[in-house]
Amino acid sequence: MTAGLSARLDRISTNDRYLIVPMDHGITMGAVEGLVDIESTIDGVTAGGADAVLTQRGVAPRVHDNKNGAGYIVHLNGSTTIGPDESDKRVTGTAEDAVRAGADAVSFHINVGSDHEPDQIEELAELTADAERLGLPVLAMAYARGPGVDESDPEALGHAVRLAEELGADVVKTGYSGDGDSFARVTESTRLPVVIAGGSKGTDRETVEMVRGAMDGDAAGVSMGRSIFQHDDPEGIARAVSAVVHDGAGVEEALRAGGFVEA
Ligand SMILES: CC(=O)[C@@H](O)[C@H](O)C[C@H](N)C(=O)O
Ligand SMILES: O=CC(=O)COP(=O)(O)O
Repeated sequence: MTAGLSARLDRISTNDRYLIVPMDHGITMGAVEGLVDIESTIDGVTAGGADAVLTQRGVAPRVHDNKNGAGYIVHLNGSTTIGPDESDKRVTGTAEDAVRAGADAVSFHINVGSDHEPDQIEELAELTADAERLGLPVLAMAYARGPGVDESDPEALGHAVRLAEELGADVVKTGYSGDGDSFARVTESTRLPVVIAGGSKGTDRETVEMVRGAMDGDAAGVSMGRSIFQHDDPEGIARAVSAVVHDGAGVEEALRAGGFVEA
């Protein structure tokens, strides 16, 4: 690993544990709750312990002054929920664009099992080659997603994370299989650090239990968006998730750390 790659991975993690809060959903869903005043949300989640936030590059000017020293990841493809096919993520920038926007790393979404998988394989491979030349880490968001694909099947998720490693990514995010034992089958499929997506917002307990289960299945952390940025108290829920990811807390301890149950 080059010194640059290693230094930049350190900027988006703490002791090889990752609490990333993606806020690229403005392309997908519009300015949903938590993204209208994205400046305050970024301030809250990073004050609560997020290692890095993630957006599309156009939002970069709204990120840097509000991230309390956390890392910054620029996401490089996108699609919308109102367009003809949400799986058809199109490239939104290059590794060089991301560096110009102040990125410490880049990310790219690939739907393994969708009709667009072949194009997305080529695009991710091209990005990892470009990023390698710049010493820039690549987070592959490798979902098992497509017609007839079970998005929480450990075999499909294991295939997706392995594909990310084969294509040269440095960190891989995927869906959660539902419990720690089955998620261990996903993490054993690759040597990359594996982080989970959160999906649509759950209760505080559901969020923390999901993170605890993933960590028990040897995840390296989370790339958790809506459950954190759509929360009434983004700083508190980030603090609760951080307690699990960074401090190894159990569910009750984490809920207390977030201020969600009596201390
Ligand atoms: C809306 C979804 O189903 C998510 O999985 C998104 O694809 C996540 C991603 N950050 C996005 O908004 O594109
Ligand atoms: O970029 C999107 C993610 O990494 C996951 O977002 P979610 O809202 O937690 O599914």
